[in-house]
Amino acid sequence: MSEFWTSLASLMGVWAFCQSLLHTLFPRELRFASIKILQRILHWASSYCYYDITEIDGVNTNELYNAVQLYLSSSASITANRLSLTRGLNSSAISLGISNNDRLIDTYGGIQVIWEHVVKQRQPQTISWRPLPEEKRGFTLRIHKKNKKIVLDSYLGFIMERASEIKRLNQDRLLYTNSRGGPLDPWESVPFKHPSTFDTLAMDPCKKYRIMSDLKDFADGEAFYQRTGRAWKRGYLLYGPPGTGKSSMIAAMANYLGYDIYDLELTEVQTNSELRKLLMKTSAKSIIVIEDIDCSVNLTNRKKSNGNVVREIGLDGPRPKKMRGEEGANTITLSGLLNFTDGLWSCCGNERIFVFTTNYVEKLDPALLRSGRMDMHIFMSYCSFDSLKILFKNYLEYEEGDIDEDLMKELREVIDEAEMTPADISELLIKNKRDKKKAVWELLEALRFKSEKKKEGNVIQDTRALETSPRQCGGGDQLVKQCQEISVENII
Ligand SMILES: Nc1ncnc2c1ncn2[C@@H]1O[C@H](COP(=O)(O)OP(=O)(O)OP(=O)(O)O)[C@@H](O)[C@H]1O
Ligand SMILES: [Mg+2]
Repeated sequence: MSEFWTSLASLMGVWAFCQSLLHTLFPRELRFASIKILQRILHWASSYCYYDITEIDGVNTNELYNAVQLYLSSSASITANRLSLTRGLNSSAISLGISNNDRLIDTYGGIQVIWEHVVKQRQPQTISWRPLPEEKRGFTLRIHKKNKKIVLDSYLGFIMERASEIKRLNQDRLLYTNSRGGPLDPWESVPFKHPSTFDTLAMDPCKKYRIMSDLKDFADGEAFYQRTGRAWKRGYLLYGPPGTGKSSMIAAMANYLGYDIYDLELTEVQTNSELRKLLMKTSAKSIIVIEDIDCSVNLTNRKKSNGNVVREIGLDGPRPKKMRGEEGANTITLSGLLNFTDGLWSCCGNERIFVFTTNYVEKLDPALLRSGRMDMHIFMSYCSFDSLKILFKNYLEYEEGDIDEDLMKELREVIDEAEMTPADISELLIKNKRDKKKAVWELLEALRFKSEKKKEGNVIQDTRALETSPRQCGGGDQLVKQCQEISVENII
């Protein structure tokens, strides 16, 4: 044992001697220089190259650093064991990130890259006009030299795109209105927190499926719109009696796509140019809504003059007629509205959806409804049996099979004839939500009563309801198949 200690002591002595010799022969500067040269030789010989993305680029914040951080937050959740959690300003979502001096492997187009989050203590500052954070943060990207081109050409661009998408999705949705905005900023916004989703929306499952796939195709359709030379926008007309879920559908669309909503109050707009300015101030990935379009503007005042159709939209009764395309003071014309949805200005921003709602579709000018302006006409009908099942699930937490079969049969028999809106049925179910059985029985009574009244002719027929018989669909894959088989038409 003593031999061991003796040899260890002599080894340490040799080490101390070598160190002092090194210090005497190579001064500090020379040592650093030789380490650097050694590093360069190693880098040159290595098959990898490294990119440093520092948080602060000179005096400015490096946007790429923030983008990488956001981008990695989406893949970090799957691969890393240790994560840092943050919650951004104006966001209710918690995002994940790689911890300090940790590594993460990412794959892009079949190539593997390694990200390292490098955090060092910053040297104490002497005098600086801008205080810098105490820590010096940055990402180091390690890639194979042969993949340099693909990384520089597309990977970094892909990261920037994904990061802005994540940022948008993490932020709360906004609901804009023009009724309170000033001349400088015509839109005023509030956070949009409507809970309506396609799951809670009571409507024919086939219709719902078709609308959802149409929206998805639209949102993923950048290449298609580019290839076909069409402006990246889509129009939906929602029509049907009050309380059938038109506004709820708009909220569900916004929640589904993660878009902001611009609720355009047409009665607040004085001229076509004001309308155009409002359009220019809307952002991409948004839904521009004009609710009750038949009430906001009067589209019925038309007359033929010298063979030209003269259309005029008055806000408070008939105004002097103007030729189509002509613009007058304090009035919006139909052509102004058409230009808004379909003209050159309509494509001043990308990925926008126009939604018009009305209770009286027959009052609208055909020019407003033609394809290309309103690509899809969606009839929001009275509550059907399929819709009722969704309402039972929403309000009573009843699944299929929870209700007695005979009772369901009776409900199915009366529901179409009773013509009750989902809004009316929801109210009835909410009223009795503590006593679920009572809720169903009371609903059946109400439906029977309404259908009897209708048979007796005591209820005035609602001429607005352009009813299509509710389609009975199955669920899951069967539903998808059935819906795909329905011929493609734009009126559903
Ligand atoms: N299809 C539906 N699915 C689920 N809930 C609905 C549906 N239709 C109506 N409701 C309920 O009724 C309420 C009113 O519905 P909503 O405002 O969407 O109707 P609307 O068609 O826009 O009516 P209006 O024509 O009067 O504007 C909603 O808050 C919602 O709770
Ligand atoms: Mg509404």
